[in-house]
Amino acid sequence: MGNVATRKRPGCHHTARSDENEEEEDGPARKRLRIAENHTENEYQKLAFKSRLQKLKNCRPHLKRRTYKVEEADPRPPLPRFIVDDYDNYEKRWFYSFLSNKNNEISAETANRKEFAIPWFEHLFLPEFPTRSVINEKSFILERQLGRGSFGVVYCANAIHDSERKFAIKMQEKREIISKRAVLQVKREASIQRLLPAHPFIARTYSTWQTRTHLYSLLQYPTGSTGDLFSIWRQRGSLSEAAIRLIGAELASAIDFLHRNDVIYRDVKLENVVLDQWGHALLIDFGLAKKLKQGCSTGTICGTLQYMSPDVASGHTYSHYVDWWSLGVLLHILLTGIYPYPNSEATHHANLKFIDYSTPIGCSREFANLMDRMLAVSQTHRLCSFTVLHAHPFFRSINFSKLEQKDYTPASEIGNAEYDTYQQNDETLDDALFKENYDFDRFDYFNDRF
Ligand SMILES: Nc1ncnc2c1ncn2[C@@H]1O[C@H](COP(=O)(O)OP(=O)(O)OP(=O)(O)O)[C@@H](O)[C@H]1O
Repeated sequence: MGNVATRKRPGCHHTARSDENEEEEDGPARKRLRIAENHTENEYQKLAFKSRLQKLKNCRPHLKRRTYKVEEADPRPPLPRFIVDDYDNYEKRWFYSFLSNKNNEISAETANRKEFAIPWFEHLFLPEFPTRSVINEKSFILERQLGRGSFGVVYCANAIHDSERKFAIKMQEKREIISKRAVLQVKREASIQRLLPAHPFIARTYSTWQTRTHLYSLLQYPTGSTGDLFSIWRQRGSLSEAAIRLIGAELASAIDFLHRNDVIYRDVKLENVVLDQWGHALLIDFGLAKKLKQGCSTGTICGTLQYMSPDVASGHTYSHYVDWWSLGVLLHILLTGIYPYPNSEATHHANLKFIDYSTPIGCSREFANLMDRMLAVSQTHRLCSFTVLHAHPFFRSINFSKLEQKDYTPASEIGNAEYDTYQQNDETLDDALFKENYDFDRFDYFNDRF
């Protein structure tokens, strides 16, 4: 700093002042000469500066081009193009580049291909949500709201040409999905549900489509639905063991079916089970489901905190067996009205505690043993497969082939509870304490870890 401050530059104020001081000694003639000299020196400097600038421009032309690009840049993402061949690969890369603003790479690469333009907010959800669908929102009359999800609303609807047939229509807002970066999650949910073969206890997805602003899924509606299991449990309190046995067996059959089809569900909970008028269960909401081959494992921490198994919460890899843990929690709640572990206040997976479990009292020995096995923290003692569950004394009276033919009617057993909820009053369920779906790492969709 000191050096810079004391350096004299020709023509600068500092120099002029020193000239004034010298004036008295040297006289006016000398002063004029000095001014003329200074003038020439300034002119010379100006010329030198101009020529250096010109040189600089000549040898660094990219400087000029860069400025031009900034001025000309379009703030909107370029129009994506639908590529006829190599669709999946292109789509994934386009979506990734859209988020990381690397659009130019894709445009350049695809410049020579056969293509036609589709607005990006429609392209983003292809092919799972087609833009031109024979079945669309105009084919239905919305009757009433069934529930609300993270990105929209689920309605009960009648088909226009067949008012007897009822469906559930899930209407999700694209804007919400994009802002929460859940595009791949929604697409994955739709593709898993559409590809799954029919099962009596899994809600079918008949069709999906999109408009400019919304995504639609046409879902199976349970005949004469009495609502989801959580609302039923809240209205009626604990269920009888006989009802729990039937509902538990139906859900176990659905979960086993998913696993056999290489799908891990990861969100078994009361809110994701709806009942029809006969009390048959229907598993809905595949938002956290993932294609996972049997014997393979995954590592994303996701699910609903109170139903999360220690394997998921620990952050280690896990496999399909985590769904059996969540089913155990659900059955425990249905009978006792409390969580098996003291986690009702947990807000983060790291705070989940898997201590202080006590076997339910006031229930049959079979049910108590089933809970001990399904909710054992140690994996070696835990019931982790359908084969073991199927053979468990609690389910011994159930014929699973008959069950899948819907030969039993759980509705007749619902509401006949003999269990006294007040036997264990700590950790009693409070719906305000029910936590939203917990998805620790949505961004991992890109790495396909989810
Ligand atoms: N097929 C269906 N039949 C009857 N009711 C349904 C159906 N699907 C959803 N619902 C109702 O709508 C609610 C929300 O649906 P769902 O959980 O599928 O939405 P979502 O957007 O996936 O929500 P989430 O935030 O849980 O992921 C459910 O709790 C249920 O009450």
